[in-house]
Amino acid sequence: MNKSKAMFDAWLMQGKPVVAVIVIDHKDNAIPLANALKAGGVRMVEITLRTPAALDSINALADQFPDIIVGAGTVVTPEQVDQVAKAGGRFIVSPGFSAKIAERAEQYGVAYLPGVATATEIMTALESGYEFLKFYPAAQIGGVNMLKALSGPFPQVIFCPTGGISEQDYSDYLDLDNVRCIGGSWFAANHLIREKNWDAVTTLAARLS
Ligand SMILES: O=C(O)C(=O)C[C@H](O)[C@H](O)COP(=O)(O)O
Repeated sequence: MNKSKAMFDAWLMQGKPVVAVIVIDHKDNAIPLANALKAGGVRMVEITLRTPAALDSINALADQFPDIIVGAGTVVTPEQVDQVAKAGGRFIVSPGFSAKIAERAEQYGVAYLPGVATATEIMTALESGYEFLKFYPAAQIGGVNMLKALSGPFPQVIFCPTGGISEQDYSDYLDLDNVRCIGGSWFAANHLIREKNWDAVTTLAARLS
């Protein structure tokens, strides 16, 4: 068993059971965004490596927000783990599971949240010692009913469902015994960041239970 689950557990105890999934176009938006999320009680921020501004944004938050836990999403190669660790990211999230990424993350002491969508993928992640898993893309692969079904054969697995979750249904996920947190983008949507609508980010984040 690796330390990732314990690390995420400790971080999630510091704030709401949510991970803000961010697509950021300009690093200058990282600081006001983090302030807005913090004001709304969100502490875990996953900046997806989908834009060139992602690594600089991770670096800025790691430097200036000791009480924000910043990590990277969309990590699909071990080389990206090197970049994230160098930028000061404390966790990485993948859409799927990769033993090579897991190994690299363990070398750096960076927590890893791998994605799974099927029973076989869950078994592969378990074989590498990962019991806290991203359930992705949650809405599209069966949502709450699928998570209930998976609790039978995998009682030890705890999930962070992500993908297609909204303000209307996030609490249905959080009500499940095998869900620790949810990942979502609606409260820090790319258009809100582009419009610099920080008040909206704080208002939407503050509404999360
Ligand atoms: O590419 C990755 O590794 C990701 O992190 C994917 C994100 O988790 C989802 O794109 C978030 O989905 P929405 O909440 O529907 O916006």
